Amino acid sequence: MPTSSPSRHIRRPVDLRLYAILDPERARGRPLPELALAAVDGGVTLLQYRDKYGDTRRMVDNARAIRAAIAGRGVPLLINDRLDVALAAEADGVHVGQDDMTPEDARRLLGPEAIIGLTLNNEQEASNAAGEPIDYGCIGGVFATSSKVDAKPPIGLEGLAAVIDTARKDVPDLPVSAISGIDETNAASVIASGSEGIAVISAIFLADDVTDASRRLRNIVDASLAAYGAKR
Ligand SMILES: Cc1ncc(COP(=O)(O)OP(=O)(O)O)c(N)n1
Ligand SMILES: Cc1nc(C(=O)O)sc1CCOP(=O)(O)O
Ligand SMILES: [Mg+2]
Repeated sequence: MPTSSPSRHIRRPVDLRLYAILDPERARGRPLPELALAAVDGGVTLLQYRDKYGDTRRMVDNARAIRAAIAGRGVPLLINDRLDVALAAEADGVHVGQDDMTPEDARRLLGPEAIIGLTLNNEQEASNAAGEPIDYGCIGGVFATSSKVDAKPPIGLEGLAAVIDTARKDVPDLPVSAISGIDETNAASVIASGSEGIAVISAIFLADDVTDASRRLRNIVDASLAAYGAKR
C-alpha cells in the first residue's frame, strides 16, 4: 500500500484556470474521449471525469480511454469521488466533497504525488481546509445548475467573495476555483470575485462545438485574470 504523511503534504502545482468536468449525463451521448480531447484542444487546463451512475467497470474503462485520449497534453485527469477508479486507471488524482472520503484518507491511499481537490461550500469549510492535505479548493455552488441533482442553494457572487476571503486569510497558499452555473455570461464576474479559475460542466460539454466553447471560456478567464489579477 502507498504510505504518505498527510499532515506534511507539499501542495502539488495545479492550473485551475479552466477546469472541465466530463459527465456522461451531460455529454449528449457523444464519446467521452473525443469530448475530452476537444476540450483540451480549446484550452482546458484540468479535466475531471464525474460519473454518478456508472458501474465500476464502465468507470475504469472510460477513465482509461479519456486518459489515453489526452495523453501527452499536460492536462491532469482527476476522478470524482472514486479513489479506486483513479488508482485502477492511473489517473492524476481525485476530487472529493465534504461527504466523500476525507482528504486525509485519500492522501494516505493515493500518496504525495496525487492531486486532491476538495469542495468548499461555505466559510467554515474554507477555514477548515487549513491543514488538509489538498492541492486546491473549489467553491460552490455559485449559481443555480441543472448538472447536480443534490446541489445546495447557490451562494452567489457575494457568497463566493466571502468564502474566498476566508480561504485567503486562513489558508493563504491554497489555490481556489469556483463551480456551478458558470458560463460565458458570468465567468468574468467569478474571476473578479477573486477566483483563480472556473470549473464547468454544461457550458463546455453541452455545446455543439466543445473546442470553440472551451476556447471562448479560456479567453474570458485569461482576460479577466489579466484585468483583476488573482488576489493570492
Ligand atoms: C471541481 C469540483 N468542485 C466541486 C465538485 C462537487 O463535489 P461534491 O460536492 O462531492 O459533489 P459531486 O460532484 O460528487 O456530486 C466537483 N465534483 N468538482
Ligand atoms: C459537480 C458540481 N458541483 C457543484 C457544487 O455546487 O458543488 S455544482 C456542480 C455541477 C456544475 O455544473 P455546471 O457547470 O453545468 O453548472
Ligand atoms: Mg463528491
